Amino acid sequence: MTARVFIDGEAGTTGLQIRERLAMRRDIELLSIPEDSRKDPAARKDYLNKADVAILCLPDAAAKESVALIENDTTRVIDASSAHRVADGWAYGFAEMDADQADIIAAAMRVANPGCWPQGLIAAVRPLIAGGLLSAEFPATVNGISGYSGGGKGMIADYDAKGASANMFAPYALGFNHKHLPEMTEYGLLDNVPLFTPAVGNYYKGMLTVVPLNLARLDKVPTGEQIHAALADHFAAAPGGFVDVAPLDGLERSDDLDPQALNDTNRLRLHVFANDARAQAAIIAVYDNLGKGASGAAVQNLNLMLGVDQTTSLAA
Ligand SMILES: NC(=O)C1=CN([C@@H]2O[C@H](COP(=O)(O)OP(=O)(O)OC[C@H]3O[C@@H](n4cnc5c(N)ncnc54)[C@H](OP(=O)(O)O)[C@@H]3O)[C@@H](O)[C@H]2O)C=CC1
Ligand SMILES: CC(=O)N[C@@H](CCC(=O)OP(=O)(O)O)C(=O)O
Repeated sequence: MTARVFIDGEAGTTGLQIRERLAMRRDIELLSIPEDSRKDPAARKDYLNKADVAILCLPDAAAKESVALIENDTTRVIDASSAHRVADGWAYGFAEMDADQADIIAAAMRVANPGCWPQGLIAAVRPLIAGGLLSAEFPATVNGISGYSGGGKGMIADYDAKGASANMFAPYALGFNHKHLPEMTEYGLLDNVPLFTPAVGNYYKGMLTVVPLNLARLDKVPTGEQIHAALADHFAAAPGGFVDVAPLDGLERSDDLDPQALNDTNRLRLHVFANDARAQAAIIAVYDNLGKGASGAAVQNLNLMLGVDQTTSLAA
């Protein structure tokens, strides 16, 4: 049986990528709204209500509107926006977050796709806090770099217009109020909002999220090996997942720490670096903001909801 899938916002950056990923699927019938009515609520309502799964690739306000337009109890929703990520009744769509998260997503009517930055932070600290290596009071910080496609059509147009004259590395969210902070705090298992200083680079896609760990004030300081083992064990327990942990290699630097290294995949790779004598470490996540950071994760969640084998249906 084919599943009818409607991408609300299919002309946008995330929507287009999901459409490309689903175009060749024989188990999916893509319901495509005519270009001239793609922002017409009445037409969207019709498509939303006849879909088995609606994938929302819209700004937050429009995503909330789409959910309100659904009048049946059969259309399941994957929302790529940040509108429902900490909302009641929504499953958080980071399948590798816990051993049972994929099952929770598979059974859900409403799934909130995670933000790109939060996935790196959550992957780094949640297993350490859940495993008792860090406490929930740990003052987490997170920084990193993303390609400009993370900012959607508007930012892409802006960077395209500026070309080589655009800033190579542009820190932002310096009011410390980024929209990802609530999901980082909640799913990172943190008592306090992390200090988050992202940056956007003058390249299209791919990201690197850095979580520095200043451990010296802890009563019991975990070693690099313990941190690495906790992460490796955690993600080995999420079967069929797309997160892996690179070997702990003690290098000063690594060519693998390239924000574009996993572009066009749905993978997220964690690297652990540590100096035990200094009680300092860093966990660095590499992934594609348009892959695991958005469209890849949405297709992964769709597959879970449809009971489709990930290995045959998603580029790893
Ligand atoms: N880019 C990324 O890396 C990621 C993005 N996201 C999230 O996914 C969502 C989409 O982002 P992204 O694809 O980047 O954004 P884009 O700006 O590239 O695309 C958004 C699309 O939604 C359309 N749209 C806006 N308002 C309405 C409306 N009322 N009804 C129907 N369509 C509408 C826009 O139309 P028009 O073409 O006319 O502008 C556009 O095509 C956002 O919530 C974003 O936060 C999530 C993870 C990563
Ligand atoms: C470079 C850049 O601007 N990135 C976006 C995040 C993109 C993303 O993953 O997140 P959402 O789903 O929450 O939009 C930002 O920081 O707002």
